[in-house]
Amino acid sequence: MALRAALRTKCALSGFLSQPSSSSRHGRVCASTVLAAQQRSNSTSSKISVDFDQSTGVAVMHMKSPPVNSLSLDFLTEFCISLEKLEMDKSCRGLIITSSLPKVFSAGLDILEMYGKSPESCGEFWKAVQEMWLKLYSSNMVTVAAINGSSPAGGCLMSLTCDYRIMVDNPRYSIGLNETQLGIVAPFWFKDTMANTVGHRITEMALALGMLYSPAEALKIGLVDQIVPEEKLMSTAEQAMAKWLAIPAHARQLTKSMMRKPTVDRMTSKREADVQNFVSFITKDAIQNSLRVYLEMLKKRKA
Ligand SMILES: CC/C=C\C/C=C\C/C=C\C=C\CC(=O)SCCNC(=O)CCNC(=O)[C@H](O)C(C)(C)COP(=O)(O)OP(=O)(O)OC[C@H]1O[C@@H](n2cnc3c(N)ncnc32)[C@H](O)[C@@H]1OP(=O)(O)O
Repeated sequence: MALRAALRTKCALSGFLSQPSSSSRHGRVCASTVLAAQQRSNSTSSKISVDFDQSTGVAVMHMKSPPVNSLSLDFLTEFCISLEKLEMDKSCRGLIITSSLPKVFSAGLDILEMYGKSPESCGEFWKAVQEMWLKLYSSNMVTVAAINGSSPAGGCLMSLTCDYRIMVDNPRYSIGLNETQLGIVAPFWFKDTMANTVGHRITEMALALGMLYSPAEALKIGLVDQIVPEEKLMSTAEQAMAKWLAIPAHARQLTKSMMRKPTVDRMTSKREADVQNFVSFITKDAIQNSLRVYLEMLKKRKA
């Protein structure tokens, strides 16, 4: 409810996909300049910026929340607002999600939202995580993840909700659902999303061991669809997008729905119980202790 209220308030306050500026008011301008301005629009919030090209119907969402694009409540709220607005804009047919930060796509859920927080805060946070997943996994747009850095846990989940994943081929980057390494358990809908992509057995091993894969390994198991050099990432994403957009929209959308609906329905039917499970699990002393140790490990590794 809080997320929905925040979405309503923010939507009312902010003009999204800001109208192209009317340069013609200032005198004579080149027609192509006007056209270009009319065809592109930009929206920026503190953690997300969106470039929308009306000539292609494709938006690029840049995650820009230093240091690691962790999915905090604020980040998720902004993310969902941006997504909802794009979804409502009939001229937007495709979305590419990428990071503006070097080396990191997204570090996954913000651990500080789960550590030392009240049950109420944890519950609100979890609803926002559910909302992000639901919106992305059932989006009518073609969604492409352009993964230009590490993408553990919730970052991997975000990528998995997209229709197509392209990752920069840098062995320093990794991707996977590594929750067990933090002493926590990936919820059933994280597991379902991964199993729908790479199959049951690979998911079982990956989740149990908290596996993080290099781009080459991720390609091998089908966790990502393509790996490319950094400089080719966006052009490859645009090419993939064009291929998906060339399919008649209704046929593509119905097929996506047919493939994903059972997973979406399972989650939505258990949504409330899932929040309760998360809150009671994450607030346990033993789990809080595991998160503390993991946070300390992250800090030590840095030192
Ligand atoms: C029975 C079941 C019932 C219900 C279900 C219950 C539970 C399920 C619960 C939760 C599911 C959670 C999924 C998640 O997403 S958990 C998050 C997992 N994420 C990670 O493990 C990533 C950790 N981070 C890293 O590995 C690295 O930071 C990196 C590879 C992403 C980037 O490396 P860098 O070297 O570039 O950066 P660092 O120096 O490591 O980090 C900079 C800075 O950022 C802090 N930080 C990193 N990640 C996070 C994060 N996820 N949340 C919050 N903060 C993070 C890090 O500590 C550094 O902070 P300081 O600058 O030292 O302050």
